[in-house]
Amino acid sequence: MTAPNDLAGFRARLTDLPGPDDAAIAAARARDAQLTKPSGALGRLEELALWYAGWRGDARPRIARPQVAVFAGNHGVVARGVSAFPAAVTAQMVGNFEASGAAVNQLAACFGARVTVRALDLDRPTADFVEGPAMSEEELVAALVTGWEAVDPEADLFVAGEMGIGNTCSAAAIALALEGGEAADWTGRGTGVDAAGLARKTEAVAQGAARIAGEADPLEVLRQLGGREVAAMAGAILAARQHRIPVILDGFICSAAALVLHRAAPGALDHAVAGHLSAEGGHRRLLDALGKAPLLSLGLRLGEGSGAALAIGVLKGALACHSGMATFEEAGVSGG
Ligand SMILES: O=C(O)c1ccc[n+]([C@@H]2O[C@H](COP(=O)([O-])O)[C@@H](O)[C@H]2O)c1
Ligand SMILES: Cc1cc2nc[nH]c2cc1C
Repeated sequence: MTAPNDLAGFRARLTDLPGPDDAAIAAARARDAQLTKPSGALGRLEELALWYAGWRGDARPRIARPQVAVFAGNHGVVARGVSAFPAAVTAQMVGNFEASGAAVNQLAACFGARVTVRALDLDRPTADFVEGPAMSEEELVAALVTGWEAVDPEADLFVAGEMGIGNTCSAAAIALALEGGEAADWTGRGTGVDAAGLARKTEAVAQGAARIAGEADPLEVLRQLGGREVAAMAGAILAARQHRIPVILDGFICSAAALVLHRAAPGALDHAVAGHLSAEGGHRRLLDALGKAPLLSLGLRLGEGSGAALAIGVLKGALACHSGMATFEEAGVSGG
């Protein structure tokens, strides 16, 4: 399935979303009822197994080929002093991902996931979104396409991760523009800005959202306020849907990318679960807006796909039980 080559093409994909396989869900539910445990005793693991079975069209699935895709972008708004780190760190960390030295590489390796890395025009930061649109339409489409094409159609689980100094500022502005409230509701400390940095960041978020007040089109909000890596994650999550590949969402920035899809098309994230609750202020509110409860809550605020990569283990655990357990009959255990 090739990537759309213009914005109209992406909009069309958002109105034509494949659904899960209801027969596989019904068969998985019937299997779950026969497994050697009291009904419901595996809690959310049971729901996860049925959800995964539906998207894969297989009542007894396993995860064999998980992918963690890391997208990197740079942000013009960084010149306002909104991050604790310089923009150069984005490219340096891309080198670290490629050399398998980052946290996400270790976590992905724990669960047999392949890490892919896409750097998006790092030497050409987006324009400062306080002043004007962060991206042209061509730049937005290019980033969406990069994300779409990064998804391995043979993967059976997809994690969207990111790296981009300044991108919590962009993500907060997107959340404010799409959900409303106050800039301070969405603006957190990111990599660890001090109080003065947080004040500058909150002001940039407020001004960026105010500049496009009344804009109701989520893809236009993404173009105005987004980073390239944010757009790439949105394109990738949408591509995964077309391939019926289940997605685990990562932290605050990934969730802002997902919010764009959620606001553009109700149900666009039915193939996604929230991997974790980030320590970034605003993430809980963002997950509430998505209607998603996180699998993990460990105080992570790293990005890179790290929290979602860790959550692959939870999903693998759910499927190991669902697909591997004996039934009451097979085990000769008396049913309830
Ligand atoms: O995923 C999150 O929730 C998260 C929260 C805080 C920071 N980050 C990471 O930190 C960088 C953005 O922080 P900042 O302060 O530069 O906006 C970016 O590379 C993200 O991957 C990520
Ligand atoms: C070192 C470093 C690693 C990161 N990984 C994701 N965001 C990051 C930001 C910094 C600063």
